[in-house]
Amino acid sequence: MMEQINTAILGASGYTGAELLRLLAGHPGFRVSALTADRKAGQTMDAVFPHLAGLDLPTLVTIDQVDFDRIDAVFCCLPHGTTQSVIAGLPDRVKVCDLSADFRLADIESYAEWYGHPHQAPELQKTAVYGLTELAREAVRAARLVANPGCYPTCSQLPLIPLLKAGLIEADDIVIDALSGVSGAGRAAKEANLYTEVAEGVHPYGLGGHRHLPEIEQGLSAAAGRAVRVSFTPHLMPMNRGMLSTIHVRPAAGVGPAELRAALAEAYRDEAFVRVLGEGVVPATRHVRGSNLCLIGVFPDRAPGRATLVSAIDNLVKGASGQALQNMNLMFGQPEGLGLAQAPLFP
Ligand SMILES: NC(=O)C1=CN([C@@H]2O[C@H](COP(=O)(O)OP(=O)(O)OC[C@H]3O[C@@H](n4cnc5c(N)ncnc54)[C@H](OP(=O)(O)O)[C@@H]3O)[C@@H](O)[C@H]2O)C=CC1
Ligand SMILES: CC(=O)N[C@@H](CCC(=O)OP(=O)(O)O)C(=O)O
Repeated sequence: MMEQINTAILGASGYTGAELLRLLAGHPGFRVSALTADRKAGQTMDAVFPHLAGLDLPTLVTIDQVDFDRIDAVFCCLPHGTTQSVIAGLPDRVKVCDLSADFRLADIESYAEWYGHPHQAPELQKTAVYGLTELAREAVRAARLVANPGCYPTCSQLPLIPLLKAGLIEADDIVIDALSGVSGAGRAAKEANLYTEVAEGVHPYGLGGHRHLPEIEQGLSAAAGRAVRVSFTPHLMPMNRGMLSTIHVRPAAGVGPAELRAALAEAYRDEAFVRVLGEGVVPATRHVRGSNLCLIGVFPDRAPGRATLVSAIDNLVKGASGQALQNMNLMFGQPEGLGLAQAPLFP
C-alpha cells in the first residue's frame, strides 16, 4: 500500500476545497489530516457539505489550530490577498499548491496594480512555479510552491500557447470572449451572484480590464517571445459550473484552421486531459462537467484571414481543484492523473 501524505486543505468550506475533497475521495496517496475555515470553523464537514458525508473527514478548524509539523502537503483555497501571508508562515518542508491568484504574477508591481495592495511575500513569489501543468510539467515536479492558474487563464492559454510558440497566429490580434459558471465567484454570498441576479440572463463584466488579463498576457508573452496584449471579456453564465472560451485569432500568412488544429493535436498528442476535437466537432461545457478535461476545437471564420478557437473546461476541476491535484501529484512523484480519472457527467 502507498505511503500516505499528510495533507491540509486551507479554505475547505469553499467550492474549490469541497471539489478537492470530492477528488481526493478516490485518491490513495493523500490523507486528509486537517481542514480549515473562517466563519465555519468548529463545524463538521457533514454539516457544511452533506454531499461529502461518510468520508470521515476532520472537523473544520482555524488555520492557527493546525499543527503544520505534521503536514506535508497544503492545498491553499483561500481568497486572494489573504493567502500570501499564510503561506509565508509555513515550514519550508511543506509543499504548497496555492489556488488563489497570489503567486501567479511574476511581476509584483503588476500584482500591486491589479490586486490593489503591495505583495506581502515578494521573496517567496520568486520561488513560485506557474502550474499550467501540461506546459510546465518539469518545473512543477521540482517545485515547493505552485501557483495554480486561474480558470479563465487555463481555458484560454491552453489553446493559444502552442500556436504562439509555433508562430502560427498573429500575437497582436487575439480576442478572447469567455463565459463562466457562477461557482467561479466562490461560495461567499455576493449580491451580484444571487440567483435572482444571475438566472435567466447573461452579462459581461470586468470590461476594460479583468485581473486575469495580466495573467493571460504573462503566459502568452512568454510563448511569443515578446509583449502580447489581448482583448479579454469575461461573462457570467447562469450555470453552476463550466467555462467556455471563444477565441478569435488571425492565422499567419498561408495558415488555415486545418494547420492550427494539426499543430494543437500534435502539441497535446500524449496528454490525458487536453483533447483536440476533429473538424466540425464543437466543445461545450456539458462535455467536461465534473472532469479534468480541456476540450479544444478549431473553426474557420468567414471573415477573411481569421479563425476561431473554442475551449471548454470545468472551472472547478481543470480550472482549479483538478489542476491543483494534477500538480500536487507531480510534486510528490505520484502518477499525474491519480484521482482524476472521472469521466464527465453527461447530460
Ligand atoms: N471557484 C473557482 O472556480 C475558482 C477559484 N479559485 C480561487 O481559489 C480560491 C478559493 O476559491 P473558492 O473555493 O471558490 O472560494 P470560497 O469563497 O468558496 O471559499 C473560501 C474559503 O476560504 C475561507 N476563508 C475566507 N476568508 C478567510 C480568511 N480571512 N481567513 C481564513 N480563511 C478564510 C472560507 O471559510 P468560511 O467558509 O468559513 O468563510 C472558505 O473556506 C480563491 O482564491 C479563488 O479565487 C481559482 C480558480 C477557480
Ligand atoms: C465568475 C467569477 O466571478 N469568476 C472569478 C474568477 C474565477 C477565479 O476564481 O479566479 P481566481 O483564482 O483568479 O480568483 C472572477 O471573475 O473574478
